Amino acid sequence: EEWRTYTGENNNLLHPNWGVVDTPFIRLAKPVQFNAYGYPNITNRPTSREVSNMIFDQQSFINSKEHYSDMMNMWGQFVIHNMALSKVDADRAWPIAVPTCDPYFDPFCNGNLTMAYSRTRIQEIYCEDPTTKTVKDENGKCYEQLNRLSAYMDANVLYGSSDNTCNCLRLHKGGEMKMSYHENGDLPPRDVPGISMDNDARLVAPTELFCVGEGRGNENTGLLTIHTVLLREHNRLARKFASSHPDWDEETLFQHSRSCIIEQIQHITYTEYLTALLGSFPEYTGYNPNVHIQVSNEFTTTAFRFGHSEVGPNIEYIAENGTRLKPLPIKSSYFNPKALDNGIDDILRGLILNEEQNVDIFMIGDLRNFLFGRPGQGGLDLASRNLNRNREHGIPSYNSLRRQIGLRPVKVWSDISSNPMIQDRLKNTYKSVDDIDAYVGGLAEDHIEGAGVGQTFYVIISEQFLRTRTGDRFWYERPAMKLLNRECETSTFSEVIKRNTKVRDIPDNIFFAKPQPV
Ligand code: HEM
Repeated sequence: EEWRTYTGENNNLLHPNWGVVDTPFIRLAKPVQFNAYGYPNITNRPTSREVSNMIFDQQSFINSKEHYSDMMNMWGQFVIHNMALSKVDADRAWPIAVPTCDPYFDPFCNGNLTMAYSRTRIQEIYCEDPTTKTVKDENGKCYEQLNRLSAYMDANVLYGSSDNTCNCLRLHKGGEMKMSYHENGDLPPRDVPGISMDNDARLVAPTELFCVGEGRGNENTGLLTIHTVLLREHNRLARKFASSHPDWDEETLFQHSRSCIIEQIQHITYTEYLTALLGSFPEYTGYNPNVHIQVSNEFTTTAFRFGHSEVGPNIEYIAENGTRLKPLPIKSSYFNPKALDNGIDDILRGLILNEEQNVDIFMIGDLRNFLFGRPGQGGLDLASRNLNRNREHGIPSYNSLRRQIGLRPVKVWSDISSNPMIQDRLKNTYKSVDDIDAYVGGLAEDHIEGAGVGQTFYVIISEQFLRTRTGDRFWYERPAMKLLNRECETSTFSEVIKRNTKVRDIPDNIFFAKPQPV
């Protein structure tokens, strides 16, 4: 049997390097020329933090129009941690200017303050590369940002992106993964030699963090909970295979379980998550090695960050009898393993039964003003980071991007949103519809009927997930994979949760907090 590599190498036998760790993103649209080493020069728009204050400031909570549950945003974050990481270079700073007297970041009107920001790692690429779109800089050179992860949906979140990481996280007994004992069910392991996890909030010592295959695993409680469920499922399968196949060696037990977990993640993402997000998703039509698997820069830098607007103010804990327990503000859940002190069941009920925030231009204060700490103490603003990221990657303006992905450019503010308050915020921030940042324009759009995002993000997100599926030689719906994975017990996310926790009374489709009208 042939198993996937951890780096993505040799998945595509015609193009063995496609989608491999540390290779450049591809582009759907020609970038605005971006200066690789200096500062991007943007003069027709307010600064990132100014746009954040004028556009993203969330004054009141608006629940998801589609009644999505909080699981929707957490699974989205889990999916992107499977596909992309724009690793930054600490020595290439492009600080974000803080407007004088900014209520959170310069309350004493000191002036000239900045928020830390590092630029994404780049690589020089061949300007005529037919698989991407690029522009020459003033020295005639072309660059592209690098994806630190393999672009394949290959559960690197659990198993890591290298043989070495995976070896550290494996138990090397019975095909199982390392976990730590908890009376309410196993949790991911802590303090695993060879594994170093991000700890941006520096709330706890690194030894207290949970160790998983992707550095951002402790980012928030919901995300860690998903990791936990799938790790339990891995070990459940490994034990099942060990008893049904006494002839399988440790490696075979491990690889079969891993292959099933990858299948399970692909299955949940395509049959439940994407159909919820996009209204429907086309059926699988087979493998094509000429489809480039790599994540598009527009997907990871712009469209798929829509998720930052769905995140709500709290991690909700709901007891077995349905009582809502004391919620944890989301800002207190960042890199906080203690939030799992009572296990994951109450958190799962909270994620499933609570409605998330609507996808729109509004971002909760915990993300906009308290990202990983209080302002002035490491506190940052996710909206302005996203905008800076878009600008430094040379993502074209909203209308230019729309034109390049085959959509009609908008002419007037009301072409974007029917909501007068959103139109006003756009008008007050930009001089013309042609100046709008693509990230802002995309979020401002009315949702497509039956979907959770507007037209521009709909196109970019569907395009990506079609390639992610078509360009994967190990896609679970290929006949050979179905044969290999025939003992997997792949099912809905709801079923996976029920068989690995004590959570019972949850809907069949846990991405909706309320039953859907038939
Ligand atoms: C509490 C929840 C979340 C937090 C605190 C968070 C935080 C962050 C941070 C700090 C970044 C890096 C920003 C930068 O410097 O450019 C980021 C990137 C990103 N986030 Fe989130 N995020 C959350 C949830 C989500 C969700 C729900 C989604 C999607 C459904 C999402 C999608 C993304 C994407 C696509 C990127 C870019 C990935 C890359 O290429 O590096 N995030 N997030």
